Amino acid sequence: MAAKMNQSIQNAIWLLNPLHHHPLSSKVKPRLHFRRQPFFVSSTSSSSMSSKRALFCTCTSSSADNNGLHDGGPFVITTPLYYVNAPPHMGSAYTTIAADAIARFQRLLGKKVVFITGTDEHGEKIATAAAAQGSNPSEHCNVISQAYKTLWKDLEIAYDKFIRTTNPKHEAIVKEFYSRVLANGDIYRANYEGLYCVNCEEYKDEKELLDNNCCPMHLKPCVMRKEDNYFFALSKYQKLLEATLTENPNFVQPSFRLNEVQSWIKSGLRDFSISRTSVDWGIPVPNDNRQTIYVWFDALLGYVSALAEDEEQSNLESAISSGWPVSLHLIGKDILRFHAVYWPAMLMSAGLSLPKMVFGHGFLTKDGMKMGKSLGNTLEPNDLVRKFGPDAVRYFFLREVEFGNDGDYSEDRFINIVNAHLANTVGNLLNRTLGLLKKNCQSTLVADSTIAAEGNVFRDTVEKLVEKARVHYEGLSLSSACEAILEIGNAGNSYMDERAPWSLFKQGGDASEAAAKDLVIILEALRIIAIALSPVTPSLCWRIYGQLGFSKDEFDSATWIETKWGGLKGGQVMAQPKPVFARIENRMEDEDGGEAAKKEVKNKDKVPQTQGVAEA
Ligand SMILES: Nc1ncnc2c1ncn2[C@@H]1O[C@H](COP(=O)(O)OP(=O)(O)OP(=O)(O)O)[C@@H](O)[C@H]1O
Repeated sequence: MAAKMNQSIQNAIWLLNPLHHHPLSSKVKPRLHFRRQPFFVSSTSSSSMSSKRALFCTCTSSSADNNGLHDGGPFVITTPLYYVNAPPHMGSAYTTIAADAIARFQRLLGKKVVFITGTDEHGEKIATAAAAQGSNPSEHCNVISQAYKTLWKDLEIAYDKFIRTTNPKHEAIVKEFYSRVLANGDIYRANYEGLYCVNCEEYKDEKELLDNNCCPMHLKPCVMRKEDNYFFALSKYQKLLEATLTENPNFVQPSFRLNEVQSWIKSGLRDFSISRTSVDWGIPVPNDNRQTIYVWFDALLGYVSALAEDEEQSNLESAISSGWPVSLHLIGKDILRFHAVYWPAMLMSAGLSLPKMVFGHGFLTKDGMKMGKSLGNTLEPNDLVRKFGPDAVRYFFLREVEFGNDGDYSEDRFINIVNAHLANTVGNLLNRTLGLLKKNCQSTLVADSTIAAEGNVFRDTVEKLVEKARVHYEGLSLSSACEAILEIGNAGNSYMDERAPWSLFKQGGDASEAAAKDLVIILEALRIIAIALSPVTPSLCWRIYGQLGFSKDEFDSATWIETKWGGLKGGQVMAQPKPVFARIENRMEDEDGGEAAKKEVKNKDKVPQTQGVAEA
């Protein structure tokens, strides 16, 4: 306890003056596997920096907030800034879809949200990729960056900021940040020789490589490189990082990834080189134009420069005051080390607050290998969107892959899931109910949905499930959130089947009145689904909401409060029933004498009739 208190005091001293070396870090000797060279610092002095203090953000959690993400400020969420060595693939889309769903959910909660995405455009791989296309790096970046923007539009990604690391405001901020770290005594110059993976843009430890010094991620041999570079004194931050993670275990999520990060740190942090002599396509090192800043040291700062409002005169301080720190860095597990180790240490060195959480999700895989641009084993998101539409693509990956774990894609599974859940459970229920309402009630609700009073079993079920979905969204369990919402649809279908309103209508009198009320109750459940599922399938949910007689403005301005039971009013006129989600047909044709089944997928604009509709 006393030791902890002592450490807190030491932390506090350091926090008040981040330029003062942290007492813990000073006890840790950097590993000297480099030959240091005399090095002359730039003109930024410690005293001029001391006014630029920053509060070290501890990632505490409260009882109302079990994952530490919510503290009353804006909710700032980022995707990785994707590397423009090649166009986006389904892996890149996966992170962005998840981030979009989380951002939309936070907006539903009434939060001010800043959703940041963008492209990482410097480095050796980009220059090589451009040359391979017969292009220059700048043109190449424009083309690929635009491909990302186009895909995000097609996938209905509602980002707030798109940062390109070739943007001049970014360059200014990177240089300023570099100078801060330099002034803090955390940059030195040394020779380094080691095995380098160009695809990871990272020096590797021999022990983490496969035979023939192959990178385990990219399956390509690393090359021996010797460079005279500037280094960041990561090792100085070892103890401080350890303490940060111990005190703020929510910082790295899911929790099993925290162990991974803690064991990297425990195994000993090495200083890493933050400049390259061999790469022209990058931001020049301040005061040394012969070197460019290492692409990761540059790219991570994109999360800060994205916040800078002023394109012309941006500086670190103004960017920071526009929303830093980030609430959630959403990334794939491949870049966890950069975000959960390098980045916090860099921020500590510059005296800036840490992000509140880094969530490293799993991989979409193909034959067990990470789908990636460098391996070229990617799934084309444009094809999927063209064939199946954005709602189906968004829903499938968020529902099917448990967020945090790896997941494999199969077209059959894709078709089965979206047909069963979106076309049948939700779409068909709406269509059946509206069909009955049209035939028997002139498409008009006979009562408010509060006719199902508190304590009504069906209403209770819906209320419990929607609350469950909220808790899952908050905890970033996106698949479980979808599952809970779909359960509402299942409950609605069971209610419909048990009550069989089509036959009650035939009886007339009280039975007919009861059937009309049943329809109101089922439609209320569908209204709640339309709000609750909107972070995942925004267009589909709007189509549902629209058919329930609401305007687009009402849909766009709806908040999570609208998931409370009681939103439908007697006399409200529903739209004509029209299928809201086209069923995908997967026709197995045996065209060659039974030797191989040929699959043809057609997206037909029809929903099969079920008993309820047929009876209606
Ligand atoms: N297979 C995948 N599954 C899930 N997310 C992925 C996948 N591939 C890329 N991503 C997302 O993109 C990020 C990496 O972006 P990057 O632009 O480096 O793409 P990449 O395809 O992994 O590149 P490369 O194959 O060259 O390493 C990951 O951290 C993750 O957010």
